[in-house]
Amino acid sequence: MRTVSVRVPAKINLALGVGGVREDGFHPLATVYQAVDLYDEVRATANDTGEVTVETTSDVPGAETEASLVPRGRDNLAVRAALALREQTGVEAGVDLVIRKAIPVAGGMAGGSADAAATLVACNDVWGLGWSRHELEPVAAGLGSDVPFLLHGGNAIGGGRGELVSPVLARGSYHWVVAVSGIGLSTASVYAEFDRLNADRELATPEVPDALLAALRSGDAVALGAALSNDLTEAALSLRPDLAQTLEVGVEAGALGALVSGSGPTCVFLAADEQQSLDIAIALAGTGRCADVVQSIGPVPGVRVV
Ligand SMILES: C[C@@](CO)(OP(=O)(O)O)[C@H](O)COP(=O)(O)OP(=O)(O)OC[C@H]1O[C@@H](n2ccc(N)nc2=O)[C@H](O)[C@@H]1O
Ligand SMILES: Nc1ncnc2c1ncn2[C@@H]1O[C@H](COP(=O)(O)OP(=O)(O)O)[C@@H](O)[C@H]1O
Repeated sequence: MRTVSVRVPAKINLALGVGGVREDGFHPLATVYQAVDLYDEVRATANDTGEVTVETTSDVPGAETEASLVPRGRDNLAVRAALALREQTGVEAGVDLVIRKAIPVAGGMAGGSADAAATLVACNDVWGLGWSRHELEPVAAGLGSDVPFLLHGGNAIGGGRGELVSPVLARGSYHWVVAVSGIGLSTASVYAEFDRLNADRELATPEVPDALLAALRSGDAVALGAALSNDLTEAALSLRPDLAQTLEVGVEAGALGALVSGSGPTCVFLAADEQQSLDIAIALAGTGRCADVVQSIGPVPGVRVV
């Protein structure tokens, strides 16, 4: 039976504009995604029992707890991805999945979505389907708003509820420091808090900031740092007030910009170079508030067979 290993990056949202809740319960987004070099790996082996199984491991130091937080069975987004693809194609084979977790769980870096994207590519291979990434996109969108972006990676604009991705013209490579929190935040609860906080406000249709796109086009890290934005910040800080101090420590250590990553609670900091990235990482680790502090580079490509 054929086996394949697939590597998939985490994402951050350089800008996350959020509009008023739609009738289907989702929020219209204008976001700019960047894939960063923090990877989960999914190994898939086809089987002829028709079963879809999953096991989660981690040999990344400190990430063992991450692996234990990932659901087994049908609640796992990777299992859902395999089942959705099988339903679309009528394949009778099953698949045994082993996920090696390094992306923080429930951290706002789309780890579950990443595993779903990786599983689509892996199953496409081991089941010999021959689908293009483009053909996998609708299945990806059905699994979660962030999943289509992770098929492609790089820098991209996300519209709709985040699932409509188009590439962005960009230069440069950026140094990020990722401050991981020990306790996750549920995406749905952060959006619900956003609704509560904005109940009396008229929300404009979200737009991607021109200054951010200009900064990416010219590869200007200082301008990018100044243009980073996230409309979910207030809601994430309302649920997790301690994150304000984490953000402050990174800024005081010289970060060009600081962000709650997506719905949080992971916080990310843009550094001018490798040395500054290390200085910021040391300052954050020194607070004793972070479960882990990781240096990371973006953009990187999306799902890749290794
Ligand atoms: C906030 C973001 C920013 O990129 O990422 P994370 O921080 O979760 O990684 C995304 O919008 C998360 O996308 P994803 O995690 O794929 O969400 P989904 O599975 O599609 O939806 C989970 C829940 O989030 C809410 N949701 C999601 C997307 C959206 N545009 N509006 C929403 O209101 C809904 O309550 C939905 O039930
Ligand atoms: N393969 C998976 N990896 C991580 N989390 C998963 C996975 N499948 C399902 N989940 C569930 O999805 C929730 C959100 O996880 P994740 O995608 O890591 O965070 P976020 O949406 O904040 O980026 C987790 O709390 C977990 O219960």
